Amino acid sequence: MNFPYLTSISERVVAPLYATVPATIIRGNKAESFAIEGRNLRFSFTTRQTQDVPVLRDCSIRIPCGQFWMLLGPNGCGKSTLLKILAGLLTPTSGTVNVNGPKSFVFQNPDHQVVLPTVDADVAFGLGKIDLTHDEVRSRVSRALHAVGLSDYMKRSVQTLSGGQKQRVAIAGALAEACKVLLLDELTTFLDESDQVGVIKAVRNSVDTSPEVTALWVTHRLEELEYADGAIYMEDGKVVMQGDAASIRSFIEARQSAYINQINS
Ligand SMILES: Nc1ncnc2c1ncn2[C@@H]1O[C@H](COP(=O)(O)OP(=O)(O)OP(=O)(O)O)[C@@H](O)[C@H]1O
Repeated sequence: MNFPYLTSISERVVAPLYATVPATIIRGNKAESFAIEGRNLRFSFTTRQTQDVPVLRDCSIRIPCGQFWMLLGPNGCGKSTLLKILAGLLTPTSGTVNVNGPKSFVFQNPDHQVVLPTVDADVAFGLGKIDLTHDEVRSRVSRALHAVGLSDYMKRSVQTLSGGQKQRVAIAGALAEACKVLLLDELTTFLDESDQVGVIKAVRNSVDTSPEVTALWVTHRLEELEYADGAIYMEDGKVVMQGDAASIRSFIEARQSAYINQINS
């Protein structure tokens, strides 16, 4: 494996974002750790007429370490804004964010994720800024590609990959850099069904095989909840419910049927 780009490029699109504040809650005798905590988050966009348009209205969320959670809600309810605040890409108007460990934000468009010509070079890209031996780089790349099910693609040209495979390469890049928190913004939007399943299984496997990795996945697709440990449902800039994935799914389905009944009556 050659990594000619390791020393020549210092930034990648999928950059790890560092902010480490441990969050531990004691419940009875058991300590429960949260990888992601947002408390009383508010956020407004300012229009050209300098009017504040509220997007998040007092959102609080907690995601336990080592789990795969999803964030759902109608278009425009504020899911991506909340994710970007957790990533540190936007600053909340008020409220606090604690993310326990290095984090990485993966964007929706697969073509914005990969920057180098081959899969192994791309996954190794972010490691250029860390002082690692060639063997350590090779080992990290190999483990990360294994976690996302792309071990056989190491030498492939990224141009020959499907959208979902590119997303998986981006996730492998984050894992290779030892990111502990993956923030994933509607990755399956542009993908066909089999590619969607490939990406979601890659995230599930990354969490299952690395207990210290936590993932938060924004989606519109209720069927994806079957892969999640827990979920958060938002409406109109507020968290309406958070809990186990099956309960959230039932809650959203009930809400959708009530809405359909209402417009049919
Ligand atoms: N740069 C911006 N300037 C002004 N308003 C914005 C900006 N970005 C987002 N918004 C508005 O903020 C609200 C929330 O947007 P956001 O993208 O967070 O919602 P979302 O739930 O992720 O939506 P979707 O599911 O459609 O992607 C929307 O009303 C959107 O129009």
